[in-house]
Amino acid sequence: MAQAPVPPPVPAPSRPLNARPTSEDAALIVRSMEAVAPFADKVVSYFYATLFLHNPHLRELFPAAMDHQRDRLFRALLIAAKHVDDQEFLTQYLSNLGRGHRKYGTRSEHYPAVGEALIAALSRYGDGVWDDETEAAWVRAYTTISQTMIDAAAADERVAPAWWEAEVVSLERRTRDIVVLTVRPDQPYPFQAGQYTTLETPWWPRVWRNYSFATAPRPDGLLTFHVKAIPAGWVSTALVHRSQPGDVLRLGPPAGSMVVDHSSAHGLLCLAGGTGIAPIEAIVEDVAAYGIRRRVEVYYGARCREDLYDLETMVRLERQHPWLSLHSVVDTPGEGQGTEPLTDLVRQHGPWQAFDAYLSGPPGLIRSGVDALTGIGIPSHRIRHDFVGDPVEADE
Ligand SMILES: NC(=O)C1=CN([C@@H]2O[C@H](COP(=O)(O)OP(=O)(O)OC[C@H]3O[C@@H](n4cnc5c(N)ncnc54)[C@H](O)[C@@H]3O)[C@@H](O)[C@H]2O)C=CC1
Repeated sequence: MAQAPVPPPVPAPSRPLNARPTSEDAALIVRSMEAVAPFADKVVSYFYATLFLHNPHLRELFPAAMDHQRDRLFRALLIAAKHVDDQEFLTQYLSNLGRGHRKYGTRSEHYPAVGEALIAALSRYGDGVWDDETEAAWVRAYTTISQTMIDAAAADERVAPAWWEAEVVSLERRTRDIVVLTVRPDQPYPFQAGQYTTLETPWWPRVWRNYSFATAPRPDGLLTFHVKAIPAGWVSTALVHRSQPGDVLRLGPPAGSMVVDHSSAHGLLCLAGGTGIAPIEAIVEDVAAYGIRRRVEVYYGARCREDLYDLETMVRLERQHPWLSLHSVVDTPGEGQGTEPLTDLVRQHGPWQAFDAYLSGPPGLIRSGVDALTGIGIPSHRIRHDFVGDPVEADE
């Protein structure tokens, strides 16, 4: 008599899919991300194609033209997944992301569809490394990611609107391409000096861009931004060349961690490139309002004299406050690539070991600034900046 076939061994129960991700999960996630990295464009296309094919109603949450925007959500998810065993980073990053997604009309029931499309795209291109354990690691990671975002959005809903409407009250043209824009929000807008918001114009629905508050919170509740029109920058070009007093913009919630650490007794070393001077001015006002006289050294760089468009404000602040020193520098003509006049100047001065650093400007300046400052003895936990590597709301 033929023997009954032996059933295959039952696999050891893997950890539940809704368990907290572990560092083994993080390792599997990083390995699969490395495997799909060479096909990044295809993975992103497949992700959105799958998402919209199965959930056409979600298309309207995204801008009409996806070219500029398309990999932001996807890359944000990858950043979160990569840090899935770093609870502190994850909670801060995802809470911010969850709150920020309220203005897009994102609801908790949208999250599973995004997770399915993400895993479909990764498994499609993760040939060779994708297996059941990897998939389980991604499911655990995405469950944590989405729940953190949903919880943050729900908590925020109890205390703040999804967005604020804000009427343009003045536009001051500083150069052909730079305006200082002041708006009046329709209800109180709480924020801290050094933070930024996201801003949507009536001309480009669902396209949001970051702008820092250029002053500390004011008694009149008005908010001021510095905007530079850049080629192919839809929002910035519309604000600089089209907007007028009376236009109504939308603002997302405040975000960003470049706020003054008032518990520190160190001086403040501030590096600002171009319109990156905006949050540094807010920080100077904040230090002045706080009342404790700490040294503040501001290094303000731009491509040319004209681009130091807010030098007068900074000079006025320097005259008012004996604890503030301003150093301005412009790029040397003909020495574009590879020169770092601002960071070079900072290196020549100092010593800086007794300073906390605040950096604001183009990503290249922040990267070279962080390198220079850690190189001259400021520990990285005392260096604050935003924007670099934030794919969801990155500036134009
Ligand atoms: N508008 C706002 O509220 C804020 C804007 N930003 C960012 O600041 C930037 C401002 O753009 P622009 O005014 O066009 O600045 P920009 O591109 O003209 O650069 C300003 C200066 O930064 C320095 N710099 C630039 N790249 C550098 C590098 N790789 N290494 C060392 N130094 C470098 C140079 O001194 C340069 O002159 C944008 O990237 C914007 O996203 C940052 C914070 C707030």
